[in-house]
Amino acid sequence: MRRSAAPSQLQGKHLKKPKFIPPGRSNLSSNEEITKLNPDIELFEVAANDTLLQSQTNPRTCSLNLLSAEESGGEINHGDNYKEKYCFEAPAMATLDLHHTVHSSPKEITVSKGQRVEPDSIVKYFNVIWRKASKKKHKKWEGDAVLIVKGKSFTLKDLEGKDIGRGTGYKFKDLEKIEEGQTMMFAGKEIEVMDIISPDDFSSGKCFQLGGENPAISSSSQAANRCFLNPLKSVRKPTSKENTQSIFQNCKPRHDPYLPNSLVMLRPDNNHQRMFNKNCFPVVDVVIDPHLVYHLRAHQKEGIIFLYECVMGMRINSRCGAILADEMGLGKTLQCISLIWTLQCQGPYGGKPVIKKTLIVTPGSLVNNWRKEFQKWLGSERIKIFTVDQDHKVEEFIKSPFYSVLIISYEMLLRSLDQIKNIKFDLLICDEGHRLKNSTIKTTTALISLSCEKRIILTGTPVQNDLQEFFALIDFVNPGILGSLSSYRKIYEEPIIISRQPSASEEEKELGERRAAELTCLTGLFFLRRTQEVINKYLPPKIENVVFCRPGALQIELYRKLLNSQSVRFCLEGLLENSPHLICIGALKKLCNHPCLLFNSVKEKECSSTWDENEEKSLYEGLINVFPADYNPLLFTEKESGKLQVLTELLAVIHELRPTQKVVLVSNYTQTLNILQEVCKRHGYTYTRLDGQTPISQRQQIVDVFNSKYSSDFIFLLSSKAGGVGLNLIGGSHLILYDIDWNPATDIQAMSRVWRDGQKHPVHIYRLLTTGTIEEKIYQRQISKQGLSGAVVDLTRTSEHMQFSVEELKNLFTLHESSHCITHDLLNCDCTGEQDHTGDSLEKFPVSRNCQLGPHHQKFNSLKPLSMSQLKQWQHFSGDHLNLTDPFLKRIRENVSFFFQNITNQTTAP
Ligand SMILES: Nc1ncnc2c1ncn2[C@@H]1O[C@H](COP(=O)(O)OP(=O)(O)OP(=O)(O)O)[C@@H](O)[C@H]1O
Ligand SMILES: [Mg+2]
Repeated sequence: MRRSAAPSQLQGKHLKKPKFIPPGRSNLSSNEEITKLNPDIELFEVAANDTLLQSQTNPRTCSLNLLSAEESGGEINHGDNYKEKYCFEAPAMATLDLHHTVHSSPKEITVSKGQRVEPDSIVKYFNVIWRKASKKKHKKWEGDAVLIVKGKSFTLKDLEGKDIGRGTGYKFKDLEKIEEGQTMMFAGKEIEVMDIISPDDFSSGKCFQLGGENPAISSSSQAANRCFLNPLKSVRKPTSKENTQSIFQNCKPRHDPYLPNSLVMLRPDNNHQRMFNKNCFPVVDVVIDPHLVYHLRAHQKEGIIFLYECVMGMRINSRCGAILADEMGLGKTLQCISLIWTLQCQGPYGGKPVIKKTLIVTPGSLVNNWRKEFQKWLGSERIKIFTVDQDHKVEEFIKSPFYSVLIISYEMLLRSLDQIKNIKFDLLICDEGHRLKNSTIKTTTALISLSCEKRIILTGTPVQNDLQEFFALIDFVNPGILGSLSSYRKIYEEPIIISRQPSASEEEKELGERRAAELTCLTGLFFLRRTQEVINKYLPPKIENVVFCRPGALQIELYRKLLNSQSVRFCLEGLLENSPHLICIGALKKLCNHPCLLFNSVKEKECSSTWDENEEKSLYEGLINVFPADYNPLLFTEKESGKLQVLTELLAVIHELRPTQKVVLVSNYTQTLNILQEVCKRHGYTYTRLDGQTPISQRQQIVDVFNSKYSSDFIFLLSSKAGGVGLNLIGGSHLILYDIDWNPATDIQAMSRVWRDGQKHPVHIYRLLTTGTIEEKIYQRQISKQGLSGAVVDLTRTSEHMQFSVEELKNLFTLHESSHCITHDLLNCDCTGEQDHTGDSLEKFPVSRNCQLGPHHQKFNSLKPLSMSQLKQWQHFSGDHLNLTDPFLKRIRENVSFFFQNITNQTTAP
């Protein structure tokens, strides 16, 4: 019988087509590495071959035949169903067929029939090879597989984790005896046992990766085929003209590694040198420019070391990708600039630079921010930056030899892809790279098509919450490292998700946790996330306030009217076709911002030809009569909206008490920003504005002017969704969130614009909510468990994707007129709001964000949405409280029913 074709059976195969190598063992040659990583592997290869030879002569192996449960009437299940996958119940009746044999007369394993129940808890795992049962002379092994034997049942999985055979009702004593080298029939397949898998290797999922083909090669990802091999191949080779003298000179470190405070990169080990220093240049220390080191924070130094080791292929053999997922404001830009500057001037082998050209892709609004940061940290002489815009095309970059860094927006990249593909970039940085979480979108495929192997994703948004999106990012930076998407799903995602379900068995929970831990470990070598805490000590105090504003009389009347409308009634009766609840929610939110917005909507709809008979009309019915007969929305008053009234008082007190300080005023809606702008005009406040309509080319200039100490602008009107991401608005030290978004991430993004490195003043954050209304409910949803479930911390989530039960809608569509603060009522706090109060008796709970990677990724994270229990820790008091010490709150108290306040980095009172 010819033995061939099963991937693991080919002699020396691992040399040609290496098996998957988990990260972290880069210091070994690929062969050494495989052996060291998994001592079983080489044994496995040898044993496999021995076994094969043996099995041709050894009667022990040839006489075995396990009868297919399919043939025997036993239960076979090839299905993919999650639940069934983990079921191993024996069928009540199974057939016994002692005489069924295959041509090579392997021993039959019989299916038990009404026998005593054998222990079901013993589980064993085997590496096997398999082929279809056939009487042909020359049979081909189809592939490697994992055999799981549990009591009287078995499951056969391919190396992508997919079930390829399953049966129950075998004789326990036969299954129990399975050993290495044995051949048998299972589920219409002939299998040969190669070796035993330890329970640990199974539960961690290692057996799938290590037994399989090199996922980097077999990955479905397009980039996998161009899998990176030489992290230093861009190093300029010495030309014949280069004399020994110049090489010698280059061989000195660029900066003195022995100076105190010098930041020196890890020296490549012998294996790295063997692989990448073929010319045997002397190894030279790579030292970060002291000019930069002087400014670097401790976490930034660590981050640079991390990035350096990743892109140099020092952490994982032949892998040069990294994800830097530090929380917002930790200075990811500076870390990358330091890396670029270092690699562009230095390298470990003979001091030769590692890279020549870098491509930075970033959202349009941040292109100029990158330029500014380069300028800020390196000046304009050291490094030549080219930013692409309408007037500066990629061609210019191509023609000029001076530029080494190209900064381009994602949109422009798509437009100029053909030219960009022709440029040889040695390093690719994707800022706000969580947008690459979908591997099928154009931007991702465009970036994958670039041949650059050193890839860095920067993101401040947690990306581990959604395992598929996480895969896409990982696969982008290190193509194929997690295998194909389908095997990843089987090996990691499915067990992890199953284990998180309330109905999960202990076994499922354990497996899920192990796989999650393994995945964390696997990706941890090139994934780095630090939280805000590392930078808190460099920042001024932050005083956060949640301010509950009493609604105005007109608002209450309109609110009641809306809640009594037919549309709302329909929603509460569960008639949710065409999503009328979203229209109702939208109307209530507008009303909370200002009644004139609702007035405009009603008027607009009246004039519109697409006036929807069923929903909006019935929602707005009779509403106009609630407004005064001569109501003119252009002449709106501040008193008509509780929040606007509080805002006006707040602006006045800031202006009065801190005349040199500035305010960032944020709304999610352009129409609301128009109202706020009008308020600025009325009160003579100077302002600037950035929203979706602001041309990208002007955005950085607007930001710069506002941040400048010479600017006279008092207020920065910001549309958070349009331009919040990545902006530095440290010129402002007061930030007011005028309205609330369903997604806490949008609000967190906005709040992070001012409390960041470089901020000189204590930062005051005010979140305005209308008491007793839908705004409080949205806030509660943000901070309650329900709001945090799933990947909520994702800026792309909008209310259209939100699901509401009728019960939830009932709650949303209730106005609590008599409460000072329904959020406080919900906290079960025993205070009356008469005095400063914090729920000190409560234990401090860590924030619980639902992270699919489990506890290993659930570090405390200050930029995570607040939880209910944390809110209870905040100081809180009713608006009637007389002894407020905060001068700002004191002045706005009149229209405020309740406050929550929290101070971070407290040095002195606000
Ligand atoms: N070591 C430092 N000393 C002083 N200022 C710094 C330092 N590092 C960074 N900064 C400043 O901190 C601000 C935030 O940095 P940066 O924009 O790089 O943050 P980020 O991590 O990219 O955040 P985001 O996720 O919001 O984009 C910038 O103004 C930057 O110049
Ligand atoms: Mg950034």
